[in-house]
Amino acid sequence: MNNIHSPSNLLQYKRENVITEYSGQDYPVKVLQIGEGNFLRGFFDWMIHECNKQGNFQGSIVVTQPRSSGKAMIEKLAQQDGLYTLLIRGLQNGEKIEHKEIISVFSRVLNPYEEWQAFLEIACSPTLEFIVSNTTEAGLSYQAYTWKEGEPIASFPGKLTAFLYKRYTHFNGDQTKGLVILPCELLDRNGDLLKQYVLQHSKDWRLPSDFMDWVERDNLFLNSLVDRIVTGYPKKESESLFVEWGYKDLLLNTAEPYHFWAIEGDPELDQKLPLKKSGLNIEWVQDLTPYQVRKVRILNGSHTFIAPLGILYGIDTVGEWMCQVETHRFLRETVEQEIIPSLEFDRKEMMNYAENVFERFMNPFVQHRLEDISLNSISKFKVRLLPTIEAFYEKNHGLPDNVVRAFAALIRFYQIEKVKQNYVGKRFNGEPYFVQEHEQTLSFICEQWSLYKKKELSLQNLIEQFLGNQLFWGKDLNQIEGLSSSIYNHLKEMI
Ligand SMILES: NC(=O)c1ccc[n+]([C@@H]2O[C@H](COP(=O)([O-])OP(=O)(O)OC[C@H]3O[C@@H](n4cnc5c(N)ncnc54)[C@H](O)[C@@H]3O)[C@@H](O)[C@H]2O)c1
Ligand SMILES: O=P(O)(O)OC[C@@H](O)[C@@H](O)[C@H](O)[C@H](O)CO
Repeated sequence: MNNIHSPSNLLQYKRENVITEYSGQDYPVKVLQIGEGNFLRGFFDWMIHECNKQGNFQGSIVVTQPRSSGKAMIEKLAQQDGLYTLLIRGLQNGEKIEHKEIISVFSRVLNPYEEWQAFLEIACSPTLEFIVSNTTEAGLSYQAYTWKEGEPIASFPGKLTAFLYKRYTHFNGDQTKGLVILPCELLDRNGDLLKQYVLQHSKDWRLPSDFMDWVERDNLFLNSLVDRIVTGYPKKESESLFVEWGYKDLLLNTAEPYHFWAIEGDPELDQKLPLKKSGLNIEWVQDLTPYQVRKVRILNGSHTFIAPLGILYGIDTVGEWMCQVETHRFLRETVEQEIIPSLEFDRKEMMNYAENVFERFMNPFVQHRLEDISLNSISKFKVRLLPTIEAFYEKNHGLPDNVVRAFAALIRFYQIEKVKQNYVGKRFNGEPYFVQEHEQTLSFICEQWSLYKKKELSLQNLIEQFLGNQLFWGKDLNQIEGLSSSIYNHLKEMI
């Protein structure tokens, strides 16, 4: 090891320890990765590294960034020769796990905005089999665009269309040269969505109908659901970790031990992408829906349940919420008595899943900030918690009181004022917090609260306005019997 007081860089470290550290960077390119962010590096790339180590995949990855502003990260990766450290820490079955590994799967790091032709040339590689992406929900979207030959395309689906067209023309429409495409964005039926956007661009650009047939027939766009909490660079501890390890890594990434990937596809695909064979927690499934519903309603639903409430009560992270007896109990009660009973799945299975989620939330190494989770809370409430209210009502002709309390907290959370360019709310102790949402949503809510302050709107009317906003909910929630009055009772207490 190097002098403990002056850690060297990762490359130097790697050269000096070449015998002990495994490398999969020399394998032929099998994957194009669109997205250089924390999540893919803590999830997919780690999985491929595992598969390679076991001799099951024998492929490397070309990684590219999906937007021009992502350049800094890709440059850092290039400086480190595509290497980075992943630190996996947390609890698994009650036991503490801490494992560090240098991930070596990238054979090439490419900026498509500066090396557009080189990016397209990757499409001509005969060994290429997969495309994987994570560009956030914002990146997996359709933006009409006039494609000019030779110029890089900004959007992810646009880029992918150009890439596939290059492959199609290079191999003269060879039916065996289609690719398996695995978008990891957390959107319902992400594969179907991406295919739809690629076909839309193909139509816009008047690409040959034979190409569109090739896209549909010979390429597989798989729907999938990813699950792992990846928390990125640990700013507070990085320096002490570097001293301990004897090297610095600008791309150090952290993740929990838990990982799960449900992919809607033929289990035979595991021959090509041997994730399950390599012992990873993967399911090739016929129907993704139950996995999606379970995760969104229990895991993400719990996050959305505790975010506004926690922030209002002065709690900053998921871990802090879980450490306090009362808040912990309140979440458990909600999941066990309100969320799970509103699902049409086996209760025992759901309870096991929830137990596992609680253990993940209690991971002492993960600092998951409630303010980060609270981003776009209204659209998240609609998908993650409103279905619990509706299903619970259907079954019991009553309302799930804790989730209704969280709904009241959501309205209180949006009791905000515009200060310069920011929307600011106040916790119960008077401390400020920032709210991030679509501008249109924020200005509507701000206006309602300002009318209330001027006594031009009663609290009951404010709630009715909130529940009746079609843009938020796609329907009028005042129709749910008793909802507005139950929210009123909770909200009255909170303001
Ligand atoms: N971090 C996690 O624990 C976790 C777990 C599961 C799913 N996710 C999903 O991953 C996403 C966040 O990814 P991350 O944690 O790697 O964050 P990150 O900031 O490290 O990476 C985000 C990636 O998305 C790209 N991107 C951002 N906005 C874009 C846009 N408008 N168009 C194209 N590309 C864009 C960035 O360039 C980068 O490659 C979220 O959407 C989240 O739902 C994250
Ligand atoms: O990423 P978001 O903001 O959509 O949601 C916040 C968390 O609920 C989410 O990141 C989970 O931690 C993740 O989905 C776990 O797989």
